[in-house]
Amino acid sequence: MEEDDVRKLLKDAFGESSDSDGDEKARENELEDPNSRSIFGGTPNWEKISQINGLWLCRDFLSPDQQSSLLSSIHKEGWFSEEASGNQAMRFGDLPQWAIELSNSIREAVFFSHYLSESTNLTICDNGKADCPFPSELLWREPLFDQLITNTYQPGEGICAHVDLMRFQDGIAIISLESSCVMHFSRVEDELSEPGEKDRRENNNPSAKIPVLLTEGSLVLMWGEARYLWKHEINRKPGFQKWKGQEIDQRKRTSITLRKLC
Ligand SMILES: O=C(O)CCC(=O)C(=O)O
Ligand SMILES: [Fe+2]
Repeated sequence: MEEDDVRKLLKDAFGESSDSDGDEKARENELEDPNSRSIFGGTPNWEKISQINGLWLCRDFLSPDQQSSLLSSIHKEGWFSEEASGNQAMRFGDLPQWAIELSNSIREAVFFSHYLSESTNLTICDNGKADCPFPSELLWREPLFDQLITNTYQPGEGICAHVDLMRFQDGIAIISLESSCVMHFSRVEDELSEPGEKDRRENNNPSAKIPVLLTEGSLVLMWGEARYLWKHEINRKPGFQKWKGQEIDQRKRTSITLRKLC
């Protein structure tokens, strides 16, 4: 791909501002040095959760400042004010501007750190899809997401094991704010499996639940097997929120889940 094509792609994907004259030099440097990203801050680090295909974590997705500004955007919506009861807010279709920006940042974080770091071959993910935080057919769909859920959880509150509803397409993003937590993943039961197979499987693998630490400001991407063949849950009852043997200090947690309707 020629540099001009990359430039056009960036402009289409992330808007005009990143390509203005003043930023021209920075953009050139950025294209020369894929490890620097000027639009979004430093280069995010992606971690592939090796046991679960299609599960990726970006722990440094949002800086503390970006987390605060996102929280204040959520507060301004008034979803969780004194009068508004409940701990969950949903939006379908047109998302608020801050959620559109968040979607753009997700696209950018995947694109810059993965596709551009392989800048000599931008199609690499199509060859090795499993090594990509978000495969290109999901990354470039429009809009990337059209449904938003914001959840707030008090210490002790979590979410039961589930697979997200089939009314949502593949490719789900979860952003964590205010408190770290451990999300556990467990395989969906294979309804067609032979009687006793589950026992055998679990005996072979007693730690069938895979823990993933979601730190404040982190982004999780779930697609393919991670989205369809694994359940996810957050159990914040005493004793379940341990990481490397240490109990996690639990505070109120806010999460943003972004999905696309079928
Ligand atoms: O709050 C979270 O981190 C997860 C939320 C979730 O799994 C969902 O809304 O389906
Ligand atoms: Fe979920």
